[in-house]
Amino acid sequence: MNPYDSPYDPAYDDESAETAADRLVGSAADGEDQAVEAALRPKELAEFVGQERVREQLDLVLKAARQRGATADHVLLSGAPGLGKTTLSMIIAAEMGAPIRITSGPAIQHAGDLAAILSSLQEGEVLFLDEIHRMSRPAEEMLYMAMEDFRVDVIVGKGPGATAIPLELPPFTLVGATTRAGLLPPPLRDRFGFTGHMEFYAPAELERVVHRSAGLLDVDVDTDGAAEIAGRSRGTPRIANRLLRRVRDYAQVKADGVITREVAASALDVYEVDRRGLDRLDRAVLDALLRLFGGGPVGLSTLAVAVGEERETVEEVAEPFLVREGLLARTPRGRVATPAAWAHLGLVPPQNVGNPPQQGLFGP
Ligand SMILES: Nc1ncnc2c1ncn2[C@@H]1O[C@H](COP(=O)(O)OP(=O)(O)OP(=O)(O)O)[C@@H](O)[C@H]1O
Repeated sequence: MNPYDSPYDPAYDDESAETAADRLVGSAADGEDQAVEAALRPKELAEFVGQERVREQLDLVLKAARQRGATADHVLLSGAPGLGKTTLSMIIAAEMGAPIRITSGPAIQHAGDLAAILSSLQEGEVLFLDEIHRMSRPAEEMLYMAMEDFRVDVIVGKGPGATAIPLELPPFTLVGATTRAGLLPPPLRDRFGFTGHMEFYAPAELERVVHRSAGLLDVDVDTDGAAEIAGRSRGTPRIANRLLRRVRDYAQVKADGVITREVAASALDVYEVDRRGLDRLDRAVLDALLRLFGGGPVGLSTLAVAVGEERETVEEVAEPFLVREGLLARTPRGRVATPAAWAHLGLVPPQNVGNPPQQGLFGP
């Protein structure tokens, strides 16, 4: 076995570590997104598209808290970047008529950073903690007590003379967001009263997102045009909104401003986002795997050299989506293309020449 080959690990299915920052189909937010996202965010649960189950459950949690006149239970939202966790946390605050404070795990390196935030919260305030799995251990431990007892111990001094001063906190609602719920230590996970797992969106749901955003941006898009954008958006509203903006540019410059299926398809061809949402890098990886290595198995490092990219870029940026789409499999022997990959690139798989197909991957 090639020592560089790693067996498939579902924890890799996380695009939060994207390194190719300027990718049109990257699901992490870039600077331009952040500016436009504020305008496109749904403001109430009823406006939030899809995620029926999470929405229904959350609706109950919030209504019940409102009826009791209490602060809502702590909420954990898990799911890939760009699926609406930040949006949902803002909706929770709005539905509770409470202010919201937004921070993230990596921003809280010391317990003192967290103590400063917690001690300045107002009663009922929502604290949104993005990437909660990346908080430092001491801060995490402080959070346990704050979540359960609305109290923190602030340590004053150092060494043997250090003393813990208890500090009462007003009741607040913590909304934690993570791309990897499995990475949270159980004591932290258990302190959330409600956990919602956000799924990738179905094409029909993304069409609704595109229509809604087009309305807000005053862009003319017809049904087929929205479907074309939705189909290339990798199940992610953030990507759908980003593609919509690029297609709008194209429609304005090259067409009469109206986004039809033809206009959307031509625009996204220019931006090298294909009909399944793969971009240049994704296709380069598949192309090398199929044409140079007969569909694999091939080691990650070899594949990375073949496409002229870093190992990490192939593994963290291209592969998660290819795996999710069923185009590529990570096996202990290396990367293997599936029949769908051959079909997607319009190529014919070799007939058992060289590398025998992996059992279970190539059906009878
Ligand atoms: N269900 C939805 N309906 C309509 N628009 C949505 C929905 N979910 C997300 N969006 C839009 O997608 C964009 C990204 O959403 P958001 O920032 O909430 O994602 P996120 O999961 O918090 O991502 P990250 O983890 O990267 O911060 C926003 O502009 C938001 O308006």
